Amino acid sequence: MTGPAIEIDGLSKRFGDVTAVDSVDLTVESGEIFGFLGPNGAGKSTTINLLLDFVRPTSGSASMLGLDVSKDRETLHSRIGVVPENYGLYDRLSGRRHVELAAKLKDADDDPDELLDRVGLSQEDANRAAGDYSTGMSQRLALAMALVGAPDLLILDEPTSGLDPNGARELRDIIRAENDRGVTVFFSSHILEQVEAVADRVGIMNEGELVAIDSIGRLRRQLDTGAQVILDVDRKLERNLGDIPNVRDIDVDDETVRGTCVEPAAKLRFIDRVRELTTVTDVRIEESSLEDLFASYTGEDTTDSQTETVVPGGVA
Ligand SMILES: Nc1ncnc2c1ncn2[C@@H]1O[C@H](COP(=O)(O)OP(=O)(O)OP(=O)(O)O)[C@@H](O)[C@H]1O
Repeated sequence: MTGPAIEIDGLSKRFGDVTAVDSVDLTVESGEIFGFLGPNGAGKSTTINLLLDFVRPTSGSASMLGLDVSKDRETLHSRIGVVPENYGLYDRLSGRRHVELAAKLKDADDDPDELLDRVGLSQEDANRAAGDYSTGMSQRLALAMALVGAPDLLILDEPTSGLDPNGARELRDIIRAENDRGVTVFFSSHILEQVEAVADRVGIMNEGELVAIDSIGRLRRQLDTGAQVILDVDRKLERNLGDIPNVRDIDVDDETVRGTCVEPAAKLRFIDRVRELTTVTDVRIEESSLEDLFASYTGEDTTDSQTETVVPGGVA
């Protein structure tokens, strides 16, 4: 497929006084894995509901696979796969029966067992009632149902919510494998690591507005957050390092020297300067994480969800 998979043009949706989506313009190219990020209430689900024509826009328009989301709804829905935020499963029906029903609805002739296998559900799982499934198994089943009819585009609303890190990683691997088969993937999340690990590009929503859109690498560079370089040293520096171009927030203690380097060459200058004054025994470089980026765009404090990331200085 060529041409954009999703094109959103000046899309807005107001619910009474609340502007859930505010003049959003966005293009997702075919073949991309696009991460749609934002804190709770940012407008992600409303945007997805507009794309699926579940709600009508106050203004603006959107198309997917070259088809208008409202005018060509039926055709479009037969060519896309969707895992909505609150998908419902039938407790008493087996996994296989779910996929069979999805195939019937889409008039597709997929082999349910092949799809279940692709999402990592065994024959045994397929025979069990969905009411006995764990969250991870339910998410996989919902994805298998979305894969019915070999969609060109997958739209996933919070596909990893409720999963433990292992489950989320496995689901990401499945998403990546489907993308390798040529499927464009658009998925929303407020779990930043999920997106960072798999997305080619991200869009960040905040209070209805799309406040950033780019690759994670470029967003980092735009924000000028830099990388923290941590040098283990065998003795404390006796002299001041002085000014090093594009290195800031230098911090020296008995065992380490740290500095935030805002461009690649600054890392080498920093290391060279320290080596003139002492012996460097180890070097670690910590890039700013998507958490930092997210915080700077949404004004959110993400420290609770941070695990091992060092926040470089200068991030708002
Ligand atoms: N049907 C509705 N009626 C009134 N307000 C709504 C409706 N749907 C969404 N909103 C409001 O629109 C805003 C955006 O909500 P939305 O669900 O799109 O955000 P979200 O980014 O998907 O959040 P979450 O991650 O919590 O699902 C919120 O303020 C929400 O309360």
